[in-house]
Amino acid sequence: MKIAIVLFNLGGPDSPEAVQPFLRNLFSDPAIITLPSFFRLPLARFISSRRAPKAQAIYAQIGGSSPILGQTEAQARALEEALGPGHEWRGYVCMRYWHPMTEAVVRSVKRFAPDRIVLLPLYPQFSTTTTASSVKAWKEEAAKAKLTVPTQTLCCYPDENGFVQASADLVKQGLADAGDRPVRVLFSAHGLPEKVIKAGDPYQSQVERTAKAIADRIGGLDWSVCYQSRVGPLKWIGPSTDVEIQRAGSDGKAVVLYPLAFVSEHSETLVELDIEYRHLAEKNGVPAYVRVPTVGTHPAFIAGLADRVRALMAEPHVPVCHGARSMPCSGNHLGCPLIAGAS
Ligand SMILES: C=CC1=C(C)c2cc3[nH]c(cc4nc(cc5[nH]c(cc1n2)c(C)c5CCC(=O)O)C(CCC(=O)O)=C4C)c(C)c3C=C
Ligand SMILES: [Fe+2]
Ligand SMILES: [Fe+2]
Repeated sequence: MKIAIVLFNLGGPDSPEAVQPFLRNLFSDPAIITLPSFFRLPLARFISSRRAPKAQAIYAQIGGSSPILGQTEAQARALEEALGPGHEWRGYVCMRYWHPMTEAVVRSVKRFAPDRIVLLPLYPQFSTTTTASSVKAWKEEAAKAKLTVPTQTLCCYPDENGFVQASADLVKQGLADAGDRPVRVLFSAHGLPEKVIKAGDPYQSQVERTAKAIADRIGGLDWSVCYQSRVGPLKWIGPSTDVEIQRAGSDGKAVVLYPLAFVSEHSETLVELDIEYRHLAEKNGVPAYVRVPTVGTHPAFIAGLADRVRALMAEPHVPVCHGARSMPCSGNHLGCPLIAGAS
């Protein structure tokens, strides 16, 4: 069988000139700004032009562009390799706000003429702002292009064994790098406006599940969960990563920080965590600050994704929920209420 695996991620600008249109695409998404298009689209134009200089300065610190596409391509190739013989697997990277974007990827997948399609979010924890937004865009473009191939979707995998193992390996290396001193592990996730969680988004509870699974796998840790990357005037979920770094400083603890909701490197790891928060840690007397890398193509992570893809292919009609415990899931991810909520 020919099987297309579509790997969803957010995308990032590939040049300084791309920053503003990338931001405009992001703020035009009704999953990000929940207003009717009459208000949302002019607002997106306004916010993106106001934020562009600040965002360009962020990207300038990593050479003017985001490395997220190259990293996601490497994950697609590693996954094809891990899936091995038996079927003709082909991985397609599909970004939400910068190229390659949904319409073009739907066309490429159609040319491949697969027998089945698997939609695979590179977001371990489900959110309406990320996974559901990508799935909705896919369904719309696939319908327009009359791509009617049977399609299955993985909603989420917050405590998938390979993901947890890869994360635990990397955090253990971080602990070794911090040396022989009292340490607190900060599990830092991208934040969300509080109102998104209040509306039923399971992201925060899934982030907490990931953190607990990693902490349990390692054992004996002093750890806490915190949230980074806040933008805009709304109240976001907390505690914020900067406050937790300052608290570690006043407790005399070294910090080992693991970004548990990102699976690749980009501006929010390479600039926010590696430059801005390292500086904050130094200023607040944190004895050592170690930023743990994201899972990337760690073999255990890729093997875990391959297991999930194979499970979907082998048991297409058997209910298997891949993680949505805070919202009941029918398990057949075509009928998963988390995904259904996206259409
Ligand atoms: C778990 C992952 C992510 C969630 C949840 C998320 C929600 C979310 N993001 C914004 C605003 C911005 N995000 C930006 C970049 C960005 N965000 C994620 C991941 C999640 N976002 C990634 C992987 C990236 C890509 C970074 C890169 O490639 O460099 C940006 C642009 C950067 C900047 O200007 O700071 C914005 C803006 C909101 C508003 C939101 C939920 C409502
Ligand atoms: Fe974001
Ligand atoms: Fe599900």
